[in-house]
Amino acid sequence: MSLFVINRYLGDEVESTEDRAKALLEKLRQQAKERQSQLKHNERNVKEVSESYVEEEVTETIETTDYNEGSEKRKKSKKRKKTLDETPTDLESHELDAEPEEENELKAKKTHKKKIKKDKQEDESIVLEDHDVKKGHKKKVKKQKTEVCASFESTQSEDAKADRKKKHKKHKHRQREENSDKGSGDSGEDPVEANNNDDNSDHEFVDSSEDPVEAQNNIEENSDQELVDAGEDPAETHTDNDDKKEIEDAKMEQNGKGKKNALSNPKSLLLGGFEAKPVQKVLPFLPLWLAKPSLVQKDIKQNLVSIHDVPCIDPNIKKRLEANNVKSFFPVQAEVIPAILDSCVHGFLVGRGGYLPNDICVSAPTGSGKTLAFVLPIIQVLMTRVVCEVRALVLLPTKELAQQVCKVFNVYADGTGLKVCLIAGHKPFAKEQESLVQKKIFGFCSLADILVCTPGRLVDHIQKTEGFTLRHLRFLVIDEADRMIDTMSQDWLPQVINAAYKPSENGLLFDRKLPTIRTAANYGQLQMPLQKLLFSATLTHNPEKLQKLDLYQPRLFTSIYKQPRSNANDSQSEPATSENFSLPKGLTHYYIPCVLNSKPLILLHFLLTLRFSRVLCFTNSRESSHRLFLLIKLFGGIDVAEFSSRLSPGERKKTLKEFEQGKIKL
Ligand SMILES: Nc1ncnc2c1ncn2[C@@H]1O[C@H](COP(=O)(O)OP(=O)(O)OP(=O)(O)O)[C@@H](O)[C@H]1O
Repeated sequence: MSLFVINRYLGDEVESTEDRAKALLEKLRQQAKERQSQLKHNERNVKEVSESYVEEEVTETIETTDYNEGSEKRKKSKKRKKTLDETPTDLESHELDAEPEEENELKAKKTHKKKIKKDKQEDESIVLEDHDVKKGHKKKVKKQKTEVCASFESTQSEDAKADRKKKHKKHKHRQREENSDKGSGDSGEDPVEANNNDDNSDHEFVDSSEDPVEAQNNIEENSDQELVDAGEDPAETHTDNDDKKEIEDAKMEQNGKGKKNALSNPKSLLLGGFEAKPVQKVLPFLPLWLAKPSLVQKDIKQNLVSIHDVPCIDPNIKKRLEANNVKSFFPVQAEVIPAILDSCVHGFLVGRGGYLPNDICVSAPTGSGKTLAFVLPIIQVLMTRVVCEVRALVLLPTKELAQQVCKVFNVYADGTGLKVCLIAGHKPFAKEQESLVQKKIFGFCSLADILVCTPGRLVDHIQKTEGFTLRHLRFLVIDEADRMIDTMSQDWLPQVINAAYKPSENGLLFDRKLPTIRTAANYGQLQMPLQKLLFSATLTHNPEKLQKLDLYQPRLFTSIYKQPRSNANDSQSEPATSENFSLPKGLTHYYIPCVLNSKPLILLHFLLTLRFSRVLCFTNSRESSHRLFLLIKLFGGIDVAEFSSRLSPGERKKTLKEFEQGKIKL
């Protein structure tokens, strides 16, 4: 059955192809016919042009017949003359016959004489006319011969020009007919004048040039221009356009000369002629707090400050520091910890002297000890609190960083009674809710003093966790601030700020209001301030980005600045450090430019030859990290593990542990 269907189908297909072939053949035949007819048409045109010679001869014969007609006229006039000569004899005989009517006869004689005079004048004019007509015709014949010669040459080269010649001929014929009409004197004009008109028409045609060949060229040019306008001959448009350009250039030159003349002429006023002035370079303008920061020493090892030398550190904190083998502060810690504590002199409920504390920004390289710089003052300030409320919120971009910071908080909060809570999606949402708030008879109470979280998870809790509040928030820490600013499009900051300044349902006395301009009216209203603390390895100096953070009178601590070069040796010792970035001491930076394809091989080469014990290799995406992991695992012969969001939190934890233990080298 299926075979039958296929056969039928094939048969139809064959028929259809035959039909198509026939149709194609017919088409081709039609096209060939059309081409033949076109060729015939062209040949006819050529014939017509060649026949034009014959036509010219015919016109000449016609013109000679005209001349013959003129001679006939002359004969007629002669006859008339003869009759006139004969008439006086008749009159004389009439006088003899009728003498009494003498007066009437005299009048008749006079009128006859007048008629004779008129006829004579007419005869003379006819003779002159014949002479002029002869001259005019000779000129015409000459012109036509030259024109036709030119047209014949051009028709051999181009068919398009033949059409133009046709038009030209028609025009000529029309003129000739008009002239012949005029020459015949049907309109009753003076024949001499008519002849003059004929000459004028020739002049018009020749366009005031005496040479008829030139006139022909002029006509051709004009007709070419018409064709160009109609878009018939694109090849010729090019030359015409070039001519136009030349004309325009010439005009421009003329205008330029005109302008120069105008400028040279002190009397002439040139409007809009402004003198070119050098544009002043616009220098970037930074706000004062960015332009003049508090400088922090870069060198960690040489600028250590003993923990006992830093004022206002709580003895309990010092003990904990010593217990963790920290005997001195790094430069950043020595500068920033006192600054944060200073803003909390009167406790965390009110700012110093009732004023709002400055927000603090810290820009120091990786490993400079930034974490302790905010952990220690926060714990010291909050350790005296009575009621457990969320008073410190630390935001980090990733779960791992949040876990790391939470770990440090737990170390130094131990024994103070402060509760530290991690909200980073490491636990199910419900479990996180349980660790945040507890429902009691009088309402919800907080289970955390310090919250370490990622922004996404925090926003979820602000929106969904009942009883979770940030109304008592005193410190908002934004670690890895640069990366956090990049995630500002998620609008986590406005949600945190709204939650912090949300009025209580009971209308409490200590409800906070967003900071505004200080006035006498609002001066007395004491309220707990919300202080922002920003930490970053490379804090942006882009005011537009920093504007998003809505900082209040910020203070910047930075170890990233341009050091004055005392001598040539100093300049040689730190060539790799750029003006915007600084590396911590002991860290060496290598830069290897290479082809993209050879990157994994070069990495493997360094791993094998330099024999590093533990290596962290960062890639720009989880896909490329997976690719690199597979490549090194297969060909490298190194203990390697993948660490990215492709893996579950449990797997990642296990990998980190193995890395710490030295089981994984890369
Ligand atoms: N005063 C100190 N004395 C000894 N070790 C310290 C001191 N402060 C910090 N450290 C140790 O230095 C290491 C780096 O510190 P930390 O993680 O705070 O640096 P960081 O500037 O926060 O780095 P990153 O920018 O990567 O977060 C940590 O292992 C920390 O325990």
